[in-house]
Order: sequence, then C-alpha cells, then structure tokens
Amino acid sequence: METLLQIQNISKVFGNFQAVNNVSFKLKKGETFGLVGESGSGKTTIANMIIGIHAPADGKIKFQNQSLWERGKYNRKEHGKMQIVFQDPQSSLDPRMTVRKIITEPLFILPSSIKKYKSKEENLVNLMKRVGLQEEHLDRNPHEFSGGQRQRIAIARALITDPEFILLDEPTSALDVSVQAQVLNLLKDLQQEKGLTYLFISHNMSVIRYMCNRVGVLYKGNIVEIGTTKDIFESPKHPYTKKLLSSIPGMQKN
Ligand SMILES: Nc1ncnc2c1ncn2[C@@H]1O[C@H](COP(=O)(O)OP(=O)(O)OP(=O)(O)O)[C@@H](O)[C@H]1O
Repeated sequence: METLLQIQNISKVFGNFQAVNNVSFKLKKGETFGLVGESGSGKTTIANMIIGIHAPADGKIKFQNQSLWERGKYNRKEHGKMQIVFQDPQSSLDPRMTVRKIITEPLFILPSSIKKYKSKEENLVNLMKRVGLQEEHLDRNPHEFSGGQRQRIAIARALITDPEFILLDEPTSALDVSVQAQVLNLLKDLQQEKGLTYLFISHNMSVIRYMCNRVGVLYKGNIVEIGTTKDIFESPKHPYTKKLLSSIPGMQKN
C-alpha cells in the first residue's frame, strides 16, 4: 500500500532535554496508526513537528513524498491535505467566532475558487449534518455546545478542505465515555467514506485498540515497539508495552 506520511529518524531537544529521540514510522494510505505512551513521552512534540509548530532537530518528515521541513522552514503548500483535531475543544475553538467562521477558517489557505465553492451554504449544511450537527448551529458560538458537539465542530473544520490525512491528538480524552464512543464511531465512518488516513495519538490503550490498524509505543521519546494492533495487544515484546497493557482493566497480564 502507498505510504502517505513518512517519519524518518526525527529528534527534538528542548534545552538539554531530549523530548523525541530518533523516531521513525510510516503511515499507509487509509490506515489508522496509533501513537501510544504515557504523559510526557513525546506524543504531542511529534505531532507538533508534523503540523509545523516545531522544527525537528534531526531527521525528515515526508508527506506524499515531499519533505515538510527544509532547512528549518515548514512547507505549507499541501497543508489543506493535512488537518488536525486537538484534545480539548474548549480551548481549540475560538469562543468569539461563530461555528460558521470556525469551520470555514481552514479554507483561507486554499485558492479562492475552491474557498468560494466549499463555503456555499448547501455544502456547509451537508457537512454539519454529516458530523451530527444542525444548520441552525452555524450561527452560534462554541460555548453554546456540549463537549461532544464541540468536538464534532472541530471534526467539521478538519473536513472542510477535503484532507487526505487527519492528525487526531487525544480527540476524545476530554469527553465522557458514552460521548467518546459516538465520536470514535463518527471518525471511523468518515474514514471509510472518505478514505482518510489517521495518526491517532492517545494514552488510552482501549481506545487505541478500538481505532488503530498499527501501533507505535513511545517511551521517553523513543519508539520501543511497532506492530499491528493484534501483535501489540496479543504478543507484546517490550516490557513497557506489557506494562501499559497490564494497566487496562480486565486485560490479562503478560
Ligand atoms: N516547548 C517545550 N519546552 C520545553 N519542554 C517541552 C516543550 N514541549 C514539551 N516539552 C517536554 O517534552 C516532553 C514531551 O512532551 P509532550 O507534550 O510531547 O508529551 P506527551 O506524550 O504528548 O504528553 P501529554 O500526553 O501529557 O501531552 C515533556 O517532558 C515536556 O515537558
């Protein structure tokens, strides 16, 4: 299968702290790759290097075979094809903006003809319905919504540019368990419909198992194990992976 995103030996140092150390993995088109590890293991730092917030100290990140970083500068040319959904919809959605503005904001990086077409009322209404919201929600502000609805708004915003790839950074960790399942199922259905590729970042092994085809286990900035979800959960090799698994309620200890 075609490789969409390739992470090659990336590292990141803050002061003299090595947050990410020589990390490599690949995302194949249409799959969900999970990145799991406890708080502080470097998950968000890797996400930030992919989306252009931090330059890697070393290594390469290639999207559709194009380098995203060249000599410390981020290449935003293909940025509409990559989107992100963050953990906390409370702080990632601007409270002063209407839902309409929030959702259409990513279009500004696209050519005006596409922007004009995509922001047509009919398209917006269809997109709202697809993520489980309603037309009348378009002119409200984020604080008028529940956590689950806010995350649906963030998903609509991610979908507006017709991306190939969505980086999901703990997308349901701030939600109640029942709402969490609904949002995860929505993400799964959207992936099927649109052939999306996901990088799914989480510290929650159960969610990773439910969502991912393959998993990379991150420990203190290092990938200690990569495998199919089945291999990671049924025959983990690294002691740290075993430790993560033993912390899941109801999981057999290895
Ligand atoms: N801008 C920064 N300056 C200094 N240290 C940082 C910075 N960003 C992250 N770190 C450190 O790098 C390490 C990795 O952080 P990171 O946020 O990537 O971890 P994480 O696995 O995403 O954790 P969490 O799940 O808590 O978000 C942490 O020890 C953190 O304190």
